[in-house]
Amino acid sequence: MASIFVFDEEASVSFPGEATVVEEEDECDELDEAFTNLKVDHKTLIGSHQESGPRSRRRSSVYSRFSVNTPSSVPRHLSIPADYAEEGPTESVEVKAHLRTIHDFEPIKVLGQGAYGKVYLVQDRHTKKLFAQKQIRKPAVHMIEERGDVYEKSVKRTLSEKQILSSITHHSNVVKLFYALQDYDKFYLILEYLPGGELFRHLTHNNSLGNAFKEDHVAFYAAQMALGMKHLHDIGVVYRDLKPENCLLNSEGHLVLTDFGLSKDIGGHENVCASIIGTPEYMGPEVLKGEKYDYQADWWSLGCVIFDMMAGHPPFTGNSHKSIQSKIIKQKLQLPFYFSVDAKDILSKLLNKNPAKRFQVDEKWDAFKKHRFFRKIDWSLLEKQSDSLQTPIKPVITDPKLAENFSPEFTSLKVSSMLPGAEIINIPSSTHPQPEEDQVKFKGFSYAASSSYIDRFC
Ligand SMILES: Nc1ncnc2c1ncn2[C@@H]1O[C@H](COP(=O)(O)OP(=O)(O)OP(=O)(O)O)[C@@H](O)[C@H]1O
Repeated sequence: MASIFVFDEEASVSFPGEATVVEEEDECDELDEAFTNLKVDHKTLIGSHQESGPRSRRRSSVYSRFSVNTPSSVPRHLSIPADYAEEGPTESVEVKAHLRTIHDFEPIKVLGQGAYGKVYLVQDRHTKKLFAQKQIRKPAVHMIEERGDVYEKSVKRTLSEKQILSSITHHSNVVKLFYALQDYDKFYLILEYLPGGELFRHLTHNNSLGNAFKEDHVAFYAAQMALGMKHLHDIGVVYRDLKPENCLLNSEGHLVLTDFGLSKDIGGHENVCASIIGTPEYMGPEVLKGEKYDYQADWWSLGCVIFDMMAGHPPFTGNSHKSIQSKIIKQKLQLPFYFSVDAKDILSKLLNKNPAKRFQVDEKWDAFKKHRFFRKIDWSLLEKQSDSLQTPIKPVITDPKLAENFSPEFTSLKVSSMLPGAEIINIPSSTHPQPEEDQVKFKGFSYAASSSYIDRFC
């Protein structure tokens, strides 16, 4: 029997019978406690998967546990002690010159709402640079007691996202993390601002093909997704949440992967993930079955997103997670007659239910790039994001501060009204001691990229 409970505007559902919580037997990581509740947008439970009509944004789902590992290397960023104090002073002059607290970022607009908090457009008061600031409320002690599962998840997801992002070497198709800050009751990830908005929004708006893109355009975005994911895989990270909602466009219209809350650093190990985690429509059969899996699950998701961009809906849809899950595991893939031969070929290879027989994109990267589906892609120009490259959508940006490519549902919100008690939450934790438990739990969170990195990429 599925159990249902409500949290904010979202429903949380667990399907113990259908998607058993799986213990992760990770050789590299220390394990955390299991999380068993599947958290989904309530709209996805009631008919957002129909093939026509408006689509609603799909939330990521978590059946199982997170691991919060320290990545083996931190190549491009300087790790900053929590609130610049907890792990001892940093001597670097460069670091001190650009240390920031949350006071240094002026909120401009609300850009969106994630499962665990809002995302704001903010401006550095000193440099006037724009950033996206993802806020996640910390659990108060009484909340941990009352709603421990939900709040623990948000914390672990945030810590994981910060650790993964801070370990990723620069890649144009992966969002950049510039700062990770915390105060008395929130975490803040200060990210590269992507003013082109969600690919999902462009897929569902102003599109003469309904909810679909032209095949050439699909190949362009698929190639950029693949470049981003190949980079992640090369450094040992499984992304685990590829979907149009997590693909944002920069000012030039190049695609950037965001939202690393479900990603996992598995190093060079194979088949070590076991958490049933992701967004149902894009999750591989091996993930849903509770089998051990690895990078191959991401290439299944790419197949789903390619299908989605071409058809206007993912390959396996249904009115409940149970029905989607069952179709992904059992139903034969049906490719619409109007897909080209090349699209059908690459999709049948990516959407092979057997991960061992699926297109081994990481191993056969050259063959993947040479597939006829990508025949119009100049991969070297794409990798360089050369100015001579025309992007399918050039986002309209009259003023980046207007956030025109984001939903008015969020951008029309008054920022001041979104920050109740700002004067309290902005007190740095060093001057406003947190409960002892929190201090231990969140030690080492605060972080800043090097100023040269920020200057170069922001
Ligand atoms: N770097 C960014 N630049 C611009 N907008 C962003 C950025 N990151 C996030 N957003 C906006 O905020 C929204 C929510 O962010 P995000 O998906 O990271 O939250 P989440 O809690 O992880 O979401 P989910 O519930 O899908 O897991 C995005 O859909 C997007 O509209």
